[in-house]
Amino acid sequence: MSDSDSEEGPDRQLKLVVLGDGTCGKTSLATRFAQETFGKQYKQTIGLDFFLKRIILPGNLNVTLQVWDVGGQTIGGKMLDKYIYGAQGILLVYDITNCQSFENLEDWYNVVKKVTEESETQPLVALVGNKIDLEHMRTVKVDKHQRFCQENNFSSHFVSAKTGDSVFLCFQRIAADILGIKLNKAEMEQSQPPSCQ
Ligand SMILES: Nc1nc2c(ncn2[C@@H]2O[C@H](COP(=O)(O)OP(=O)(O)OP(=O)(O)O)[C@@H](O)[C@H]2O)c(=O)[nH]1
Repeated sequence: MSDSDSEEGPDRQLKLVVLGDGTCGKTSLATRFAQETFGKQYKQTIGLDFFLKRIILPGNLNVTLQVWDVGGQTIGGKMLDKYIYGAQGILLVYDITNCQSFENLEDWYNVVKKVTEESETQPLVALVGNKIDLEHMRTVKVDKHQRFCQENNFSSHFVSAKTGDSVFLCFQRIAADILGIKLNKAEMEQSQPPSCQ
């Protein structure tokens, strides 16, 4: 074993759970991040989908992100608590052109709070406004988004799963925040550029 091998610790694994209403773009976000693809055709997620992606954070830290893509219809169902359990990060996703998907995040967040209230460590929660390629159709004001973040101490993200805009950065920032790693400007700018389709 070389010196550099022995210095390298094992990969860190983080469980990230993606929640939000049906059609807000959770599967698209996960596939854009993990597979760098986007499908225009809507295919409802039944229950749960699961993606893995390894990223490297500053300090040569290898992190494997387990992305749990939870179907929008699972709210109120028996399995949702189990999916959320043990998450280090929660992505609350809404569609910026769909007010209802934003309003309903309150319900999703209530489930998260209920599941995690007795945990020793609380997950990091990120508010993710998706479909920013449809800015001209935005119905959820940025102010509202920011207020929701401030009131609950969420990190704030705007992305487009369609163009890839800020998707890698979103996951990278969440992973870095969970692990207490500060990203500098250059590292954030190095994030993969959007590949327009
Ligand atoms: N314009 C645009 N469309 C998007 C974007 N993200 C997703 N979509 C479209 O929105 C629809 C729903 O996307 P999904 O990713 O399947 O939504 P979901 O949240 O996983 O839905 P459920 O499986 O029902 O929970 C699809 O037709 C996608 O192509 C985006 O960033 N921009």
